[in-house]
Amino acid sequence: MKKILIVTSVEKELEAVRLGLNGDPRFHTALCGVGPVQAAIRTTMELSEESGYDAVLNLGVAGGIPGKAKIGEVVLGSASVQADLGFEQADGSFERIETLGFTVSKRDADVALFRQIDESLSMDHHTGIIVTQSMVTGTKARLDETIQRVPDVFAEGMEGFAVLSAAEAAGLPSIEIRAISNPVGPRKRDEWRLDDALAALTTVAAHLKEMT
Ligand SMILES: O=C(O)c1cccc(C(=O)CC[C@H]2O[C@@H](n3cnc4c(=O)[nH]cnc43)[C@H](O)[C@@H]2O)c1
Repeated sequence: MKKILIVTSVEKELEAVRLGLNGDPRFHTALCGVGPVQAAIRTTMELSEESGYDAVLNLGVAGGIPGKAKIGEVVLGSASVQADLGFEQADGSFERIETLGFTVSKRDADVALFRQIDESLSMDHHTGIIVTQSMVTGTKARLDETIQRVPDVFAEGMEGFAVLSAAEAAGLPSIEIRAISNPVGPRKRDEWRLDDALAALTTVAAHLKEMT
């Protein structure tokens, strides 16, 4: 791969990634903003303004599902799922958007890209589903809802599905990689460990340089 776009939601994530990449010219970095709408628009704009990309990566910090991914750990996304894209039935149950046939709420990571990065990441990491939500989970009830909707979920972010959708529209392989900054569940802002997650992101980026 000669030209890879890495997008992150905020500046501090971008700085952490750039530190690890150490100027490797194959990687181009850009901000996509916070939340799925910003991320879809800004990734699409980047891909239309600059040509020649071979792949798109969404890197960032994320909430870890308790018992699956702890603070400072890394999750390589096998798929990114917009967990709140669907409709609620009168009995309170949730149906994914696919039921109506309008669109999809799950994007699988590109198989070849997943394999290549999985091999390059010579550090402990999880592989599994990362959900995208428009709202950071703040209650145990919402965490339980997410696990019920997506039983194999490992982490929660706010941009992955949008970035993978923009890449799909451009015909490019893509994947999401997240470092855990906080547990998903009852909101306790003082339990967020952004520095641990940002350090893990730097390590991830350093390993990405081993991609061929
Ligand atoms: O304030 C700081 O120093 C700082 C440094 C790095 C990142 C941030 C963010 O606020 C990142 C926002 C970004 O994080 C993702 N995220 C993190 N935890 C969760 C979560 O539990 N549920 C959903 N998203 C989460 C998300 O992708 C945001 O875009 C601040």
